[in-house]
Amino acid sequence: MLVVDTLHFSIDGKKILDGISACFEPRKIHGIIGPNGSGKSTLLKNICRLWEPQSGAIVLNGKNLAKMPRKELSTLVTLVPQNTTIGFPVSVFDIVAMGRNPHLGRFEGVGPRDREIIERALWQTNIHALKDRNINELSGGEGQLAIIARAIATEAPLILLDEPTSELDVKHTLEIVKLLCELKDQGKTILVTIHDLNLARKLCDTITILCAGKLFFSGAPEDAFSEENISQVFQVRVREYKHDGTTFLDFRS
Ligand SMILES: Nc1ncnc2c1ncn2[C@@H]1O[C@H](COP(=O)(O)OP(=O)(O)OP(=O)(O)O)[C@@H](O)[C@H]1O
Repeated sequence: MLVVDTLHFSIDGKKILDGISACFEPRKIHGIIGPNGSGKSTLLKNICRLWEPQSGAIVLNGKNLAKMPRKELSTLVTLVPQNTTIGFPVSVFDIVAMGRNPHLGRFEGVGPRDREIIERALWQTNIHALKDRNINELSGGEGQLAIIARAIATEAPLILLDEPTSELDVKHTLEIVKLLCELKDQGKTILVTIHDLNLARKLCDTITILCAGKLFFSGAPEDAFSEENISQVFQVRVREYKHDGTTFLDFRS
């Protein structure tokens, strides 16, 4: 269980997260939604301690993450950032291999077990054929899969993804949706920020809505996308309709 308890985070005195509290059950896909600038990425960066909160606690399975050595933390939580750019030429294999760093000693290289895990992550993300290619020469979708493979290679039980499908075509989006469902079935807990509300409605087991740095809603997708919630948070109207057993959201201004 991941518990976020009264989290406050500011940058240069500007409040970005204002007393966020929420619980995220294990082995589920938790969607984080909200308007631009509402604090979704900041929440993920606080959970993996890329940024340190000013107050509040983040507790994973009873352990306060703030008190944990960084190396241990990296074996438990991994972030797939938004639009990763790698500023130097490096192969896809070596990028995925970086996922093993938290498990290695100071000057230790990857061993046979690490290689096995890296290979498995490459197969699972369907990019094994690209393993010797330069990461900077891949398409956006392929590159995103490589960064997800790196996250898988950490073997962390908690995976945070910041808008993993925002720049992807429909085929790559579906590939990532399938992958996230597979990871959940393998026991991972997933927190994912998503702008596509139809995708969030379909994919996620729970929805957390942020609005201007505050928690607006956290609960079941069936309750999250009510007319009242959506009009208050996004200032648009929404209508839910069902087709072939799937619920769709139709937005109007
Ligand atoms: N490095 C930074 N320095 C100063 N302010 C920042 C920084 N990063 C984010 N912010 C501010 O924090 C607020 C929340 O940003 P955040 O990126 O968390 O929002 P978001 O909900 O993920 O937005 P989006 O949907 O547009 O990605 C915004 O007002 C943003 O301008």
